[in-house]
Amino acid sequence: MSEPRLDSTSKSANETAGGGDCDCSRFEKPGGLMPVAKALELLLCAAKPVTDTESIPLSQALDRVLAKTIHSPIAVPPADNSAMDGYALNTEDTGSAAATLPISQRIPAGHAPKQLKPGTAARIFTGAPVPLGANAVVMQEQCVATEGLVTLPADIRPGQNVRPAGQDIQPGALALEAGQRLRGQELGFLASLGVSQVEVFRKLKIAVISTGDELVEPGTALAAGKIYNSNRYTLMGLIQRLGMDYIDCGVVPDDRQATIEAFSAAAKTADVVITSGGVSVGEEDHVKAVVEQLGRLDMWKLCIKPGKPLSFGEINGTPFLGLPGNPAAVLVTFCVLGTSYLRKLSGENVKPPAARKMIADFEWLKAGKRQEYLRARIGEKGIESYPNQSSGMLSSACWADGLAVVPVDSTVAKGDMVEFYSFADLLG
Ligand SMILES: Nc1nc2c(c(=O)[nH]1)N[C@H]1C(S)=C(S)[C@@H](COP(=O)(O)OP(=O)(O)OC[C@H]3O[C@@H](n4cnc5c(N)ncnc54)[C@H](O)[C@@H]3O)O[C@H]1N2
Ligand code: MOO
Repeated sequence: MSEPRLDSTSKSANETAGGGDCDCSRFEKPGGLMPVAKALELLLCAAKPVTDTESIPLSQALDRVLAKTIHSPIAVPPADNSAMDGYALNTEDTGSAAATLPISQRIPAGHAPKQLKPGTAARIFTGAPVPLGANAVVMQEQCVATEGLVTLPADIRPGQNVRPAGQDIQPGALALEAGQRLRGQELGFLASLGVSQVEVFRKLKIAVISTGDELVEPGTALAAGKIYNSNRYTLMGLIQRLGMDYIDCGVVPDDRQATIEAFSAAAKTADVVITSGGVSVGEEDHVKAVVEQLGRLDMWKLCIKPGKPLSFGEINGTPFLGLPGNPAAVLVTFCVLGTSYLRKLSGENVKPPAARKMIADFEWLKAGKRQEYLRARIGEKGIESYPNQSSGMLSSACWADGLAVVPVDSTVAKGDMVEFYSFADLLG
């Protein structure tokens, strides 16, 4: 288990956060296979986060990245309020024995109470402000109320069932930091502070090009030698899942001039160009030659299975990520390497996903020369891996919840500990 893994990169990734200032000439051709952690480090180092911002309504801010840190303008909750439906009182009016007090007011949520008359209790409802003079609430199940009187139990604690003002956040306190991607809970939290408009980084535009003469679109007939283009849809889903704009640049046939035109046009409209296919060693593709002609290409032989022939570079100054064509290699390289890179570009504070160490409920008998990312899922007895790990298969990925890692030169026996990344963790 000595091979560097995704989680072992968190330090270097954080160190380079905010970067894009690395010397990218360090993308030298490695002698052997480049470890996944090294590739991730280089990608994060090369990522220049977007700087343009816009102000948008909170209601449209799901999955956007905050560009400005937000401090709370108010205390939340704004006033002490009741955690229960019941009776508010002052514990000085009760004691260690049960006590009966007159009910002097009724306080529904959303209404301002009057100060509590000494020696009385107030009928109160969950979320309603606790009146001045009261310091505890007793839930109604523990009380007996009849004809304007309530009998309260013994030993009521001061503060009982009272949610104090500012319990969630105090005025002026840090609410959310710039670089935070806004999920449902962040939207709700900002709404609770009264924030209706947020400053966010502009959305990243990601151009996707599929390459290959064999590709046809779903909905058309499948002629001999052809296959349906699945990578286009995998990438569409993954990119949109990251809250980025997907720009569909279609399919480029195996033709040099068409490739030049498609790549140049995509680079003009997008922040990043992602292609699938055409990065291995065959002569039938033009991806490598065209990227080299229009910009710069770093072919990496990664120590990853599936996904060895990943490439990175730029087309007329726009970053380029060339994913291998095999459908499972697209999924794995995008999840393991692409997401962190794109999320950093989008202005997000990137924390590389941490692996969960879990018990293997599968065996892997053949040690490999590349770190394997198995399509796997959490079963009742531990991590299960899909029986067929062909990089041409996507049914396995639909069965799976995530990826289990088998390091180089390693086998796995049932009961061993393995690292598991859920797709949800990988996509952030
Ligand atoms: N002689 C060698 N051959 C291969 C090597 C190698 O080292 N030496 N590496 C293998 C590995 S590993 C991979 S991964 C693939 C990567 O190949 P390419 O990136 O050049 O991809 P293609 O050849 O264009 O396609 C591979 C495979 O995927 C299918 N494909 C491509 N695009 C799509 C799409 N949009 N939707 C669905 N399926 C797609 C394509 O038909 C091929 O079957 O190279 C190995 N070969
Ligand atoms: O790296 Mo490839 O995706 O193994 O087939």
